[in-house]
Amino acid sequence: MRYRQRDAQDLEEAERRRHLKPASARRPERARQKHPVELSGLNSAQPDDKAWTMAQAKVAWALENYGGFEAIYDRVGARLRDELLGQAVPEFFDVPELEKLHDPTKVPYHGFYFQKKGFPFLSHQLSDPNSLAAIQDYSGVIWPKGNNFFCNAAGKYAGHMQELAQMVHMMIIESLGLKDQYHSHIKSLTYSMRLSKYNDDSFVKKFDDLVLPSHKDPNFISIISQHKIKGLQVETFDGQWIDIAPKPHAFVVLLGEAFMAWTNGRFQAPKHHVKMEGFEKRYSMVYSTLPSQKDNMIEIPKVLVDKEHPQLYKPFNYYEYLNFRFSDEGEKHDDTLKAYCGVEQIAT
Ligand SMILES: O=C(O)CCC(=O)C(=O)O
Ligand SMILES: [Fe+2]
Repeated sequence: MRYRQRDAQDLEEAERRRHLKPASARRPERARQKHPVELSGLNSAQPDDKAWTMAQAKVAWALENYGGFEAIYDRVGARLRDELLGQAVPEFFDVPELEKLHDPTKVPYHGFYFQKKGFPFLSHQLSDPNSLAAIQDYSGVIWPKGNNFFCNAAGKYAGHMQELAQMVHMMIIESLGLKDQYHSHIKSLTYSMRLSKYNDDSFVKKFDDLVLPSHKDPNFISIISQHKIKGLQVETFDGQWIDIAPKPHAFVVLLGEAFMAWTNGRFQAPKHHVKMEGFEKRYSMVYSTLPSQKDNMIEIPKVLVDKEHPQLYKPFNYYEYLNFRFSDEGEKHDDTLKAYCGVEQIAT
């Protein structure tokens, strides 16, 4: 990720304001870099070797400083990406019946599809993408005769994304010294995959080229796969918008509000948006980790709250938060999570 280096003073001030220890200062020098992090050969079942330790330090450093990073992960090869984002997803959005589907789900952002009024953005959500039966059910709604090509590509991709996502969760949890909580944490997760399309012939673009407005993702993490056409921009914590160009083996990992709350603000969710100069269609894929319906409460582990790190968020139900987050009231706030469950800090 071509992030601009923040200057040291800014960083210290931001850390001070957030009542945090400058944890990044403790990371080895080699871990402090903005290049993509190589995660291809790693395995969360063997998190003790040297390569893991180094990658873990880089991931933690990038998340502390930018709330995200680019991961190189070659288990998803160019062929699978092409099958999915170059063929299966465009074919999916070309199905005429798609327009007629109504959204049976009440939870915002979790419906069958998701739109942003006034923007040429349409996103379809595949819940539980790591179950082949769920993918087949879903594709059966779109293609009544089924679509093996779509199901196979989506299923394979979701399998690799789950491995990658669990590695990132493990690295985050390890970096907080909470390794013993990893298994219960992983058990509390569920997953989703959103297929998104930008631009259509009828849309009159706004002057500022925004095709998806600035936002933070509400989930634990998002793993974004762009396909050939650029557009994603991420805001650094000092307010610079930077381009994240698509790369053949790179995935953009962004931290969401659920992790920001769970880590008591030690990691922050970055704002991001999509801007496009041209009118060509752009397809992307976002694989997300989020609390399951059963384990829907986000509560900061007790050890992450102390005198130096006062509690920043009250425990909250993730799905109730989504209702607020996507309501007219919720959309008014710049920091919606803080408005919803932030604990007022009393100046001392
Ligand atoms: O399409 C992209 O590159 C990013 C999409 C995104 O941020 C989202 O859907 O939440
Ligand atoms: Fe997003």
